[in-house]
Amino acid sequence: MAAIDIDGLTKQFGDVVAVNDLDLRVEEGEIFGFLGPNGAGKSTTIDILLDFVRPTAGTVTVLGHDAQREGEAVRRKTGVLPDAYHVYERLTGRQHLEFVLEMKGSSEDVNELLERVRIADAADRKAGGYSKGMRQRLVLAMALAGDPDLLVLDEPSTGLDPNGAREMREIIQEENERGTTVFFSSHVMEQVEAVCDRVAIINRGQLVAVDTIDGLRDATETGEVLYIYVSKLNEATIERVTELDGVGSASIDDGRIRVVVDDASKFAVLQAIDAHVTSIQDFSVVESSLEDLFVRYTEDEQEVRA
Ligand SMILES: Nc1ncnc2c1ncn2[C@@H]1O[C@H](COP(=O)(O)OP(=O)(O)OP(=O)(O)O)[C@@H](O)[C@H]1O
Repeated sequence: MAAIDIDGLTKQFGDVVAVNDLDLRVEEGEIFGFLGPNGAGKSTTIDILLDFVRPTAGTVTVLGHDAQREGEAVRRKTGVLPDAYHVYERLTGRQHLEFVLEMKGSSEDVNELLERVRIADAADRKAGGYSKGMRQRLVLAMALAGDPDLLVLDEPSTGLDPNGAREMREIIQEENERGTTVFFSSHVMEQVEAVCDRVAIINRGQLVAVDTIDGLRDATETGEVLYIYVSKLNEATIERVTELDGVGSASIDDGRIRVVVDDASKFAVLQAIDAHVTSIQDFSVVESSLEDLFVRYTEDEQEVRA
């Protein structure tokens, strides 16, 4: 059974097509990243999953339940970390969780939940005095209360410093190891890259890519980029490098040659340059980041539409 099965989903707000014939399947046990630029349709899709918004067309099944007809069942099995969640300043962390557990009718141990998100030490302090990271963890604990099968996280690392973001990532991974499927939207590419099994990229309501990060890299030919310092750097050098086997493209970049390696061994390319073009003084290899891939998948469409 898929954790999430989205089939032909369309949502129109007046003239605006927020989601346009979207098909997407998230398997149980995955950590799935849902990416797209502002206004791409991510929040609308998430709202439809949770039956906060009704679709114009199409169906969505979450954990085997029809999201529209059985929204109640979906919400019972799903923990949600919404965007810009507010905590109650005057209640302690512990009180927040006790309240949520009571609402969910769960007999889970509050202390264990506090430990899982690493705020046990601050449990009896008022949340008004919590730092941003602590608030975020408290909200995550509230999403985890009742042991959901699916966690839906909208931008989970908003406002966190690098350490906080790393801890959030570790907590997400731990929850996933406990068997929870994680569906999360983010603009923070590093976060997604570090934690997700697969990602979908949407743009203007449409799916533009869905794959593992390695798969996306392969598909976009932006696999690896070499930066090479050579003894003789000029246009003629670049022309000769471009003609070598396995070179996708070459250009001058900040006093170096930037070479995109196209389906070939980077060592073979380096050797060929050193032997046949100009001697190499130094080099570095950079794997294209998800950020590059994201831009690549979403910029073309925008140009066409502009
Ligand atoms: N209630 C609404 N009424 C009218 N238009 C809406 C409504 N909700 C969303 N939209 C429009 O639908 C499109 C998709 O918005 P959505 O919030 O789903 O994007 P998003 O990918 O979550 O963006 P962001 O990353 O900025 O949160 C946008 O053009 C938005 O203006």
